[in-house]
Amino acid sequence: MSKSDLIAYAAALPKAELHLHIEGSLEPELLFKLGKRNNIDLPFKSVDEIRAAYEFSNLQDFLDIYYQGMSVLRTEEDFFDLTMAYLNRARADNVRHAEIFFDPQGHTERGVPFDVAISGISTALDMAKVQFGMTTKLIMCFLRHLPEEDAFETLKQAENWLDRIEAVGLDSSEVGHPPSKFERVFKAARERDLKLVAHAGEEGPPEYVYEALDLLRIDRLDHGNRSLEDTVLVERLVKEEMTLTVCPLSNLKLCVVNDIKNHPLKRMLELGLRATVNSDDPSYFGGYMNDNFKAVIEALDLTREDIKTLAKNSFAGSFLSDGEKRAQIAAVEMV
Ligand SMILES: Nc1ncnc2[nH]cnc12
Ligand SMILES: [Zn+2]
Repeated sequence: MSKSDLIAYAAALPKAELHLHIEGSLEPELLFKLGKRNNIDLPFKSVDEIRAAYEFSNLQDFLDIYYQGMSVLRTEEDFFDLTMAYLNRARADNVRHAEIFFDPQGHTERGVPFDVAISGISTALDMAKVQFGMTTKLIMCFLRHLPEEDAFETLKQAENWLDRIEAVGLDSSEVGHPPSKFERVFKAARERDLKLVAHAGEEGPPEYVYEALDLLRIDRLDHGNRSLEDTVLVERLVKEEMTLTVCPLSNLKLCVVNDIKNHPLKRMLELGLRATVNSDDPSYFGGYMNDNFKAVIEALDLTREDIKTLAKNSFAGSFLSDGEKRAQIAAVEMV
């Protein structure tokens, strides 16, 4: 099969997206529109100027701009518009199921109530189910650069919304903020029957992945790239069938890899890891789901079987029920 046939095959497959920050899907055009609607002064004069600022040499460079960008999100309608725009875009890439992160502390810190953010997002998720049959789950992330007490406060604010929240996650600046800092709040989330995920091994060392497994007791690992530095850890992740939500274009933009040709995705599959492909913050990193597949197909020696495995892994690693997983995986096999 030629590369272009493989790209078309990947595009046509039903897929799940398991690593997507809704605030990272804020396109410059919508950012401007919401800035105007809310009378917020922006340091950028044009969409081109914003896009030109999207050059990062590490995670923190990106996070500084990401938190600045989300300042235009103020009302329930803003969160609804943001979420609806992502869901429509994902649908065009044959994403049939999405498990979406949001960063409530990025909003409550600015005086936007928790309920405003989650109401707007939830209404859009409900509408996508009714309008085009897309299933979704919501994952509430704690910002790891903030103290654990703030995460506890966020969990408290979420109390009335627990039927809408599938899991808690851990994101933001990784190095210097190990998973162990959040052991107690993850335990509290587990006691509320929430699933658990965490970013680990994006910039942080393999020790952070061990902490996420042993102390946070995660159900799924976000990124996990640096696990490959430790063969014992890799063996464990394979044995435990841990899903890794890998984000190729994000890894390139944030210099986790120096060239997409050196991306470890193929190696992860060869090692037997349950890797998946995801877009992370598509507006900032240059692409949605199918752009990520295209980038790795062009750069790596992925076979048709590899691509099928990635799509099946995305459903197997999701928080759908066993029956829903089986149905989606059967749909992958039929393409
Ligand atoms: N890739 C990423 N890593 C850590 N925190 C994030 N927040 C949004 N995107 C992130
Ligand atoms: Zn992420």
